[in-house]
Amino acid sequence: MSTGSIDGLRVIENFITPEEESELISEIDNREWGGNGIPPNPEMKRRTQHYGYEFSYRHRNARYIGLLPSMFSFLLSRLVSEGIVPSPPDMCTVNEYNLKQGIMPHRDASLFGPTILSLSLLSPCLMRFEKEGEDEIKVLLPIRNELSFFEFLPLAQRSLLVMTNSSRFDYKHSISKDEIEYLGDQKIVRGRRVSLTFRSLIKEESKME
Ligand SMILES: O=C(O)CCC(=O)C(=O)O
Ligand SMILES: [Fe+2]
Repeated sequence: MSTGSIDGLRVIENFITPEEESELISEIDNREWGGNGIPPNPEMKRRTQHYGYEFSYRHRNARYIGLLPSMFSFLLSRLVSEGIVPSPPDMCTVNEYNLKQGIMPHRDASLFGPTILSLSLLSPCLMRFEKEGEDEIKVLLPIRNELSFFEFLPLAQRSLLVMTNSSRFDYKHSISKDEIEYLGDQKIVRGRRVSLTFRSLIKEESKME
């Protein structure tokens, strides 16, 4: 497990086995992808799948679409049995990043609960964290030992990112479009990456049944 200096942020490596990863990918690739011209987020360049609740990035709201499918059951049990969350998340967003695709700096919407989880499949990447409204404050990068506005966290293939507390509420996170990135001596080469972001909805009024 690796933790940076940001409160509430950690990565659990090898959260799933290579066999479980292959099984998840084949199940996901057998299902319909949205995004890239297809509702509920036709404006998005990357492809997505929504389970539990369908989230509109433009309208910042969620619509119930059913229970999470059984392909995620073993993950939900593991998240609870390992004490990562007290109860199973009720939604999952699958994001696909092909080469030259990333995600802009953002904080996850406040209608999602206090813990955001993201499982990285097929490829590693670097996630960048920046504190909102504190552009002037530089942080000391633990690995590079240099001052930067940003902190970077490597997300290994098959690792689980856990964002709570300050990392979830005070920081924006993003992923670059770069095919090759460096963190100190570590070279991170990106291939097709699929991530499973598990969250729970908290605000009843945001649920449009
Ligand atoms: O791809 C990831 O790991 C992160 C996705 C993300 O930040 C989001 O969907 O809000
Ligand atoms: Fe996010």
